Amino acid sequence: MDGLGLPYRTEAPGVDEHVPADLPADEAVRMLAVRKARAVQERHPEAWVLGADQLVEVGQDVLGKPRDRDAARTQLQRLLGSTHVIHTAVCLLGPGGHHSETVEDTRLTFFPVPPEELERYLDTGEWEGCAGSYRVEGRGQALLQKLEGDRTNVQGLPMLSVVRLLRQAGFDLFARP
Ligand SMILES: Nc1nc2c(ncn2[C@H]2C[C@H](O)[C@@H](COP(=O)(O)OP(=O)(O)OP(=O)(O)O)O2)c(=O)[nH]1
Repeated sequence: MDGLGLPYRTEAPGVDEHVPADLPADEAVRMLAVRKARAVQERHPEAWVLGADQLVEVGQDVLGKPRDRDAARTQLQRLLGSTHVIHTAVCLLGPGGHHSETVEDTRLTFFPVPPEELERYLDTGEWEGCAGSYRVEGRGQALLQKLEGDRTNVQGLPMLSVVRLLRQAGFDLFARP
């Protein structure tokens, strides 16, 4: 968002993030992005509000943020040597009832690496706060064999989708300051 040059503030939505356990990952992130955006919009009805949520899907498993190093190890053992999808939903709410939303999917394939290398990656601490326990812009890129889709999506906010929603809502992204 800094790169876009748009003035913005961040605000924790403070919502309950529980969703039905059997909800597919792409529907879960969509539901949470809308729930977050609506919670902030209630406090700032005249503002434009962008809500987002992200989950990792690998096979039948849906991964959120690991609670500790052991959970991060389990997540990475599931991801290494296979292909997974990062789903990020964004929801843009604005005055006059504007509501647009989308889900961006990025497919990533990781190299299979030996347990010792996995432990060294865990030592970096990049697993903290990230669904899937890796940061593709950091040392995690050494695990990455292939990426299909929007790379910014992997870093939490899919900028191709964000720019499209903002333009569709009529934002002038090169407005004179
Ligand atoms: N690779 C990478 N991922 C990031 C970065 N910042 C955030 N993410 C990822 C981590 C999470 O999977 C997702 C959401 O990040 P945050 O926890 O900052 O957002 P939010 O407060 O919406 O999370 P919440 O749903 O409330 O737990 O984006 C970053 O700098 N690098």
